[in-house]
Amino acid sequence: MEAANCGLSQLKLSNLHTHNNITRQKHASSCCKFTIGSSKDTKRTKKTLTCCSHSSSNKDGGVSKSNIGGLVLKPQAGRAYYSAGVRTYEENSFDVNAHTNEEKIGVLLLNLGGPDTLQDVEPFLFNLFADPDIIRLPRSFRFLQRPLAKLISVLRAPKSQEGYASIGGGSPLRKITNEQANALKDALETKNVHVNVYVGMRYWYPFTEEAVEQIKKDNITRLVILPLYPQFSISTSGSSIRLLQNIFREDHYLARLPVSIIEAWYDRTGYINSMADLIEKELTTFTNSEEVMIFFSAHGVPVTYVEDAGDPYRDQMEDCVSLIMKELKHRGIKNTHTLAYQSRVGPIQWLKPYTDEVLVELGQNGVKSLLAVPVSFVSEHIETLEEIDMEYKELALESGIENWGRVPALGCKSSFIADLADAVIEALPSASSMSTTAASTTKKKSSENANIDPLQYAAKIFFGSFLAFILLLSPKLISFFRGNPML
Ligand SMILES: C=CC1=C(C)c2cc3[nH]c(cc4nc(cc5[nH]c(cc1n2)c(C)c5CCC(=O)O)C(CCC(=O)O)=C4C)c(C)c3C=C
Ligand SMILES: [Fe+2]
Repeated sequence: MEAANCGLSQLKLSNLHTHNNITRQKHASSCCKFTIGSSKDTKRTKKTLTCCSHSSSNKDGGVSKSNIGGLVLKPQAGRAYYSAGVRTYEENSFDVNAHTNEEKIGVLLLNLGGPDTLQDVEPFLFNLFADPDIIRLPRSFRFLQRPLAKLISVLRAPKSQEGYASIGGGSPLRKITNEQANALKDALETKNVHVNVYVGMRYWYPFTEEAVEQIKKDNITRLVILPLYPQFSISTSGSSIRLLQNIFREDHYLARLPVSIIEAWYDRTGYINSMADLIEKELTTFTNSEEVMIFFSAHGVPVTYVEDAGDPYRDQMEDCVSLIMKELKHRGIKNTHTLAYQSRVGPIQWLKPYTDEVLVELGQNGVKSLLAVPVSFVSEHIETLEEIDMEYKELALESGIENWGRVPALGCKSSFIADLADAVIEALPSASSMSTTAASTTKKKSSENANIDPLQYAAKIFFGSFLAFILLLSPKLISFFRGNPML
């Protein structure tokens, strides 16, 4: 990573660059060259930057933007900021220590959201499954998205409700995310950066759309978008970023608002050290702490996300785990460790190995002490409180593991929040408007429509409607699916 000090601001800056040509690519490369505005003035300066990190050469010899699951991402250098734009873009020179009263900074925390009550479970699930980044149907079958979401949410709701009932009747996510927002605001205040912090949930209240409305009402002039997922996945940060991209494109004020998106932050030292602190502390609760296996359990994604759509999630997860282990080794902690993926839904292949299968194997192989570490999320939620603490613990004990422990989620741990505050400060200077996306996306949409064969389209509509009708109305099919343990 190449970084430069930005004049007065003494900030480490990351990359700023976008390119016109769009190609699908799976693997990241890492060369990057960029220049940062070093002037002390607050005028906008135009820059052309070159970068080949997270990008690939196209046939015209140009360098293209990352395209992950159809989401066009700005190439990265070190900590990446997502933004959409063109090869030459406008960069705001920004001095965090000298911003005036006219500059109103906003930080938008993105999260998944969770049902507040058991009645909320089914509509929450509907919102989740209606997201084309969660159930990825081929483009011509997208009209089935909502009927399918309805069907799956109705079928899954009873099992899901049971889970939420066992953790107190709803998700703790809203409360914890609000606490994190307040803590982040305070941490930024102590660093003399005054911001409004907003919470935007993808599938439940407060919805991202509501947060964006408030940002407009507050006349925010510079925005940092921070997904509360350390690793990037199409299904999480990607989905929220896509939603924002759509909202911003349609709105005159938002399209011109300078925005920085912190796409992933799993390799920040502050985050890695905070995770290592939690693990180190929890290990001391075991009598035989050196013999404890550290068991990282990450939320899974369907394997096609990674292998077909280029989701960097698995790579980032593996990288994250090895960075945490490296830090622990540095502290003299030499325990063995493993990584597995939990929470799969539906009868498709998810990232392997699966947490439940590994637990059974470890028990059978004589592992006696195990410390579970949830690694894909920074708040307690149903998958830590119910799935890990209840289901997996029971399975592990039945499989021969005798001593079980679990590391708490980071929540409002001060070193973690302080690191998020630093990430926000570092992101501020690279804010640039999303306005340049509008034209290219409209063009792309109209050229897609131009290629549609009307006959083929009619056949697909007919077949799709028939399928939806059968799925929705067949009671036998519904009862079959109700008996399916994966739903
Ligand atoms: C990094 C974290 C997460 C990834 C990746 C992810 C992908 C993903 N999830 C589902 C399906 C469900 N997720 C549900 C809840 C849920 N998922 C995450 C995190 C990730 N999901 C969180 C934080 C939560 C909220 C938990 C809460 O406390 O409310 C649910 C609902 C709960 C349940 O019924 O199990 C579903 C369903 C898919 C299909 C997917 C990737 C495609
Ligand atoms: Fe999930």
